[in-house]
Amino acid sequence: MLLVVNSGSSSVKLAVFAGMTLCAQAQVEQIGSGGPADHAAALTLGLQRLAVPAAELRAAAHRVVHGGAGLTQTCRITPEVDAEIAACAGLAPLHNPPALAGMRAVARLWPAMPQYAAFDTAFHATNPEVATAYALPLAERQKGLRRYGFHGLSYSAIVRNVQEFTEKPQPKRMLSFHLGNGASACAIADGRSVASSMGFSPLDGLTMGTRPGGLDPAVVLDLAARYGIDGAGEMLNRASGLKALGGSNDMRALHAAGTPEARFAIDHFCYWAARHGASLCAALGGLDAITFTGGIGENDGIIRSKIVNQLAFLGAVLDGEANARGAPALHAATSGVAIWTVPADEERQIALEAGAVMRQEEGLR
Ligand SMILES: Nc1ncnc2c1ncn2[C@@H]1O[C@H](COP(=O)(O)OP(=O)(O)O)[C@@H](O)[C@H]1O
Ligand SMILES: CC(=O)OP(=O)(O)O
Ligand SMILES: [Mg+2]
Repeated sequence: MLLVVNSGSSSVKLAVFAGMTLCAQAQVEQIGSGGPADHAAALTLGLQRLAVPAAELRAAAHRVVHGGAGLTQTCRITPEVDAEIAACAGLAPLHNPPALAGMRAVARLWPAMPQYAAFDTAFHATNPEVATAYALPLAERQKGLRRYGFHGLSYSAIVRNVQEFTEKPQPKRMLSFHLGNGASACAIADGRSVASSMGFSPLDGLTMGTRPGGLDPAVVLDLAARYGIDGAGEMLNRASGLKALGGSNDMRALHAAGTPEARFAIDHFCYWAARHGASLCAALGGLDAITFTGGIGENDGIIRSKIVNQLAFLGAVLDGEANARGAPALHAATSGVAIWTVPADEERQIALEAGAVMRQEEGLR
């Protein structure tokens, strides 16, 4: 059996697969905001909840958000791979350190167990250079300063599932929103990523739980001048976004609070999701389908309707009743664009990719 560990910025999601059959899963949420204090505590709690006999586990596979330019394909975790993931920790401080902590916890519990890493960036390898290049001097571009895009395991799973789920062919021009504590949107043409709202790190793009999304770089320079690089990094990763605007990074808490600040935070989140979404439609040359996934995307009809209403000029019309109910198909009969909620399936995607590497290794032996 394979243990899958998905360390999100506010959650740890665990799953155990035998082949592709899901045997057990556990989710620990609200890390640092009401739930466990940190990812290590969340992992311990999650493993207790899983209650799978250790003797049955054969391998572990982890979601790694940032592997930089060097690590893009799912692979066995060697000391070199571990070091490269650690070297990218500064670019994904909410994700890479928890992922490394997860790997080390597994190594302590089961020292002989092979471990694998699957990367959030891999799915975006198909983006054209015009979409990934920053207009910076060549020497800087050659150092790996470029857009990578993230949430790729989730988007890969959307592409894998969308035909089965919708019982329709793969949409030609699909705008996918992954709305969780981290939030992004991706332009997917014929099942391949062509552009993402996230860039060099998972800070760019949409307003997020604790990250501001897109900023004029002069704001970063100003913050760094006043608070130092570390202080600015801390503010941008952990003290911005919905938390800064509305007092909480938890969308449910913002709805419940109902204060003017909380309502403004929600408006900001939806406005910028729609603005970035519309920009991605320019990369797609139009729009045939919208998908929503992630903790907010799957569960929050109010957020979905605010975003879709702002995209009405593209022909997207929600069926209000289906949206309120959380049905998979959300489009009204009059909509020119299909609209779906698709459950995030990152853990199965990781299991599939790690399983393929394990079979390759067995073939080589
Ligand atoms: N039923 C719900 N309604 C609205 N928001 C929800 C609901 N369930 C979860 N969320 C929100 O989803 C977000 C966490 O999403 P998730 O995808 O689990 O996060 P992560 O980025 O850590 O993987 C939080 O803002 C949480 O409030
Ligand atoms: C890339 C990212 O922001 O991931 P998450 O939403 O799980 O925090
Ligand atoms: Mg997540």
